[in-house]
Amino acid sequence: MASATILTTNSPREDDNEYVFFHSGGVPTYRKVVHRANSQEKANIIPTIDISEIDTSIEARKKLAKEIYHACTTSGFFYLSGHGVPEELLNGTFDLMKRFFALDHETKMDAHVQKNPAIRGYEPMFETRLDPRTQGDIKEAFTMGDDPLEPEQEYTAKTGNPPPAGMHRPLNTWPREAPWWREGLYKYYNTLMPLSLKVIRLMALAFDLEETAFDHYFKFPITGIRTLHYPPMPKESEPGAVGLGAHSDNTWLTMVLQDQVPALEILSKDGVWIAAEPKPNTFVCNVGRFLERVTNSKFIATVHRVRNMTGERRYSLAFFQTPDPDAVIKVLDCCLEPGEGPKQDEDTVGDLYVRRVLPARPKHPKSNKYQHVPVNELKYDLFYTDI
Ligand SMILES: O=C(O)CCC(=O)C(=O)O
Ligand SMILES: [Fe+2]
Repeated sequence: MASATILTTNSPREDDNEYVFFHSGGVPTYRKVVHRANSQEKANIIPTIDISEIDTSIEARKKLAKEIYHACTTSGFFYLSGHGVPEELLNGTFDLMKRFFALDHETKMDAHVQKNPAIRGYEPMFETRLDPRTQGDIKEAFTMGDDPLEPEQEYTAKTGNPPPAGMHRPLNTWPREAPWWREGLYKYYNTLMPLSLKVIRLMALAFDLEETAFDHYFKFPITGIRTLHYPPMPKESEPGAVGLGAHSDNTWLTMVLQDQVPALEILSKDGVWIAAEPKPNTFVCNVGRFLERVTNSKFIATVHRVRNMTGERRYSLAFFQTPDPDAVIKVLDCCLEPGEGPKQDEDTVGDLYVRRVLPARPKHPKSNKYQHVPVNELKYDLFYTDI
């Protein structure tokens, strides 16, 4: 089968479904897709890594690290099982999401993302539009994340410092009529946070580094939870309609909890869309572009999208783990082959992060405010200032 051609062009191909459009870094990219996968390509592309032995010995962790290395250098995706998160918490979190998204529109809109200077909160249907050829993403979502001012996150205990000067109000926004939502999401967030850091230690081991080698990136990292509700896509949807348009993640590591409704697809290196089928009691994990960057693209931030063609509602929850905003992203020495140079320049995580978030949210007043600032001059601390 012919390999996929990567075209870095800004010219939209309006009607051409032979191309997938996605954001990767700051550049909108079109890539040719192939419609028929042979069975070999579909088989085992997303391995399952069972980490139930992770706490037993360094040898056990080194073995897991090899599996991580293989997954991250091939498909960029893996299922994580044996993770120890109680099934009751996973099921309870699905119940919580169903209850939240069933609330009336006004209650949810109390926390509308457009009121929040840090671009957190509730996103109604069509708020985002990852693929400019569509009418928007057919999903609703709620996002919360790292927040030095929310007591649940124990900023001072974790860092030994007071919250950053210049922060005067929390970054997160919560609907006033639903206090159970904040309580429930924090239970999940505070469970996934240490688990994600354990997986990241395996990633350090995967490069034969000390297992703590990446810890310095994650003192009080940029993290986020995005709860997602994808209604069935209407039959009359225009061709190319999506629940979430094709993208690679603006993270180091993403861990997705998905229900039993299949809809997530990943783009193989040969340009074939492959289903990431639901597997109970697992997280679908993937490499984000910050990890891709420090590994000089040895680990792959694979493009993926969501299309719910099932006729049922789908709920999922993405946990995003990204380094500290002031961490400097520089290619690891161990990832440079003799004579090879870094594919991208050194830069600060927070600034790179905001340069992707703002352009992806053209409806947000903050994007509007900064629309005349060249994207490479955007700075992370604009999240701390008023709209
Ligand atoms: O809903 C999913 O399964 C994936 C969500 C996702 O890719 C994202 O939020 O970045
Ligand atoms: Fe994603």
